[in-house]
Amino acid sequence: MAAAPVVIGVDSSTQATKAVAVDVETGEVLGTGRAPHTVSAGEGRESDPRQWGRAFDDAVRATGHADRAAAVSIGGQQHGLVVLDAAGAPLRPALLWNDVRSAPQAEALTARLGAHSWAGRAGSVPTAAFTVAKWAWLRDNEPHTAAATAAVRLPHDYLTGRLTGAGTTDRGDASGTGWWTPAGYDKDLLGLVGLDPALLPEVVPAGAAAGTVRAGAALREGVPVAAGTGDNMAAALGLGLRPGVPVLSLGTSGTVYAVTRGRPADPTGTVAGFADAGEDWLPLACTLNCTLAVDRIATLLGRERDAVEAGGTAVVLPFLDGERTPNLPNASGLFHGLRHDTTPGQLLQAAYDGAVHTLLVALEDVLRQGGESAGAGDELLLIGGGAQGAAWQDTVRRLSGRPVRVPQGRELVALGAAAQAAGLVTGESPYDVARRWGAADGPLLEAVPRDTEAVERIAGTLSRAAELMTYRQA
Ligand SMILES: Nc1ncnc2c1ncn2[C@@H]1O[C@H](COP(=O)(O)OP(=O)(O)O)[C@@H](O)[C@H]1O
Ligand SMILES: O=C(CO)[C@@H](O)[C@H](O)COP(=O)(O)O
Repeated sequence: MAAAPVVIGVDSSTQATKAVAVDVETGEVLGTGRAPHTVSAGEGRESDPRQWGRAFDDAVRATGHADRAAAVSIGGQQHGLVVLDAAGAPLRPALLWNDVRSAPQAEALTARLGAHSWAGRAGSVPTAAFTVAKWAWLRDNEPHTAAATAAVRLPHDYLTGRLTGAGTTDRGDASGTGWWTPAGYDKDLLGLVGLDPALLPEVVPAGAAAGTVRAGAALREGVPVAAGTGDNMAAALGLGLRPGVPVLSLGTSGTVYAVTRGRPADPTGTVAGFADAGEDWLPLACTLNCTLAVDRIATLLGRERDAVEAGGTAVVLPFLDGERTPNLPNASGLFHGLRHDTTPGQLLQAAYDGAVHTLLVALEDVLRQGGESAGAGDELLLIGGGAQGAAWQDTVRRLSGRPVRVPQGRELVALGAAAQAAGLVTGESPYDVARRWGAADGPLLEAVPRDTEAVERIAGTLSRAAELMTYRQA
């Protein structure tokens, strides 16, 4: 009997590349691979796309199935600006989604067109994360590099192009640029930042192939390459997410989102109106400070990450990298409400609370934006590396008051990409493939009463700290 086809899905995220080799029939993960990335520290956040390429090759080979994969697809961290020369080589390191140096450009762009116009046209009001603000930053700060740019790509576009030799993207990741609309690239928005549309990749329709693997890659020549997408869109796909079901993802970024049939357009800028990797939408709110920030505070306190203690009056706003939700790019971390009897474990718990609180507040807006209704008691899917941590799980339950399901599927971004690849092999829709694989199934943690006292304490500190949170400490 012939062996079932195997596909490879890849997650090129901020900290690492993760690859999975998956049995197309059963969804069983047959092999995994991982290779780290380097992210610059200091004022900006940059990574070398060539390192992503090497990490891709290493992670894919480490699955042990590179030589028999029937198709491949790549999900990648959203928004990052990759600029290439005419030969396809990066002109400089990529400016990443969490690089807040582009905050003044985002502010100026918003002021020029107005938040309502941005939300109506691009689906989102640009923050520092959006590619449009990064391109504007590059033009302002490195005009020679901007002038020498022959192609503008997102991280997953760059890696897909490295495999196929073609310039392609998909609607999901393109919707995080700030210059994409359902009708195509918006020439007026591109005009605002002086970007020639000829430098942009072709948007491959959902379910279609971006091309085939060319000679010399880590996979066999001629293997079909799916469109790929942004990492959040890929995770939604990996879950086979149904409209209106809320997801909270705890990784380098914290995100909350839902698939919706209606197109979101939030003029407050809290919710980004992304497209999903199918034909629907993915309203999403994203924080810059999630697992890395809380792990850092645990280290500062000299505690294991799960060594939390309940009680006390402390509030921690863990905005170590500035913050995006709420939009406070100049913010820094804040400890408030300490007393003589405050313990290190309570401070660590307060850091978890601070990170989760902003995501849960934004969740209400996410659901409202897409016109879907999930009742306050409806379950929340908890994913990302942090979802495996007891302290994260307990915090989300206590501050949301919702039942929380922890899907059994690991590496859901890579799995979603694998579902796209499998769709090319079987002809199914990638969402149908993922539902068949059942990655969203998993234990349901019952609801506990919502800790409204903690919620009010954090909200009170956040609103009263407004001045400190807009002040940039040198
Ligand atoms: N068992 C665990 N408990 C708590 N946190 C965890 C655990 N395992 C991983 N993490 C956290 O998950 C993060 C990585 O999550 P992941 O979703 O893989 O990141 P990314 O967003 O970069 O893809 C790490 O920063 C780490 O803090
Ligand atoms: O900017 C966003 C979403 O808008 C982030 O979610 C990035 O897509 C990075 O993701 P991770 O590295 O945390 O997976």
